[in-house]
Amino acid sequence: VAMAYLAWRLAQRWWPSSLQVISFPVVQLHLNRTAMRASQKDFENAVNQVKLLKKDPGNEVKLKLYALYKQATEGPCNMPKPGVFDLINKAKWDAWNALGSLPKETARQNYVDLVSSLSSSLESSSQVEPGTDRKSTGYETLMVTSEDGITKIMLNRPTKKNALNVEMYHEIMHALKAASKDDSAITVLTGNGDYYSSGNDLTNFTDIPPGGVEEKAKNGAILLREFVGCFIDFPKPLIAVVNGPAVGISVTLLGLFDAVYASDRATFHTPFSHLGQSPEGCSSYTFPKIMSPVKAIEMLVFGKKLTAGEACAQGLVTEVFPDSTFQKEVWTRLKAFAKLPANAMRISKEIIRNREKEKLHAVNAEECSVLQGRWLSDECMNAVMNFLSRKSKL
Ligand SMILES: CCCC/C=C/CC(=O)SCCNC(=O)CCNC(=O)[C@H](O)C(C)(C)COP(=O)(O)OP(=O)(O)OC[C@H]1O[C@@H](n2cnc3c(N)ncnc32)[C@H](O)[C@@H]1OP(=O)(O)O
Repeated sequence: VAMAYLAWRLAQRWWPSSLQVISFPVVQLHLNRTAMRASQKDFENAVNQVKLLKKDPGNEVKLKLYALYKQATEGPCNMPKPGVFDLINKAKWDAWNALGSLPKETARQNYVDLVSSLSSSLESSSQVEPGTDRKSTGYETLMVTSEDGITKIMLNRPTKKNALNVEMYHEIMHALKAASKDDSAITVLTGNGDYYSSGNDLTNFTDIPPGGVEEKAKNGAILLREFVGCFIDFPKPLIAVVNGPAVGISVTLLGLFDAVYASDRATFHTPFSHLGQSPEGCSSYTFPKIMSPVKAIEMLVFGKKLTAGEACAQGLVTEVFPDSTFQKEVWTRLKAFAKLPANAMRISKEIIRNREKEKLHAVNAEECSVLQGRWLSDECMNAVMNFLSRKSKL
């Protein structure tokens, strides 16, 4: 009974705002529409359009989209049926399987129709948000702007406290690679809303692939290694503007930044033991070096949450500002930095950081391998279940 309850709660968390979207208009599927045939191009446009939807269309519609997409691209469902407790994949499988032998072309047309009705009934985010420039388009989870010699990468899931979902990991890597090549002098990472970031999105654990939890853990470790590697290799000055509380991986990565400016509202929390997990982001190496082994253990093993002042005293934060003047003071300073000769800054960073790079990559690989094992542990699974079933928070 307990397992079924947890699985049910897990399912409730799938596309977590499900409970808020029940009142969305029910979208009509024109399954028999034959008058117009959607081209492959129309279909691709519709797939892109879905990514631009600003509001969550609800689980029912997302299941239909999923099923039609699979039918249109792969044909009838011939995957093995997921296990009874794998509710998320089972719901997806059921939706796809229900389409039976619907021809690919009809599925494609129905997908295009569905997206078109969604786009008119739900607000689309294709409009650029005020205060962002052209370069911010194309990201779902970030706002990326580039002006005054500064590329700003803003984590943009404020209603989820900027938790890093899989898409955000990929988008940050993409944004960092683009920033390393653009003509900006420095790059800044910050958060939208009251949090800098609440760390790894714990719902990442719920989408189990056909290969099961082992495959999930393996994929997670590969993603994490590549993600952290982008920070190790980033060639320009990389600055964190920590606008509010930071948790988990958003804290550990700070050891790889070149400057960390924090609001006095920010806190720094790495509750890995509470979550049955272990340190990542090279923090098992950088934190003891930055703050001494015993202070690092307080944070990384015992989960001590530091205030911004304490993090500054430990050397993790460069400087703390009152929240009321934080943005103004920090951005004035960053604009001045960005006027310094860009090549000189890059070369100086290189000479300071390069001799550590090989070591950092080795540490990263080891941390990911250890974490892969941790994700399969009962300790970790129970902690994630407890959060997802709303039994616990940090
Ligand atoms: C593949 C690479 C893996 C790398 C591994 C990294 C390890 C880590 O990063 S460990 C850290 C993981 N993070 C957490 O454990 C934080 C969990 N969140 C919380 O404890 C609380 O949400 C909070 C203390 C951060 C904030 O509490 P508050 O009461 O202010 O707000 P909430 O109502 O809880 O949050 C609003 C909304 O956001 C969702 N949310 C927040 N953080 C996460 C998260 N990390 N993962 C998933 N969802 C998160 C929260 O559930 C709420 O959603 P709903 O409005 O839909 O209920």
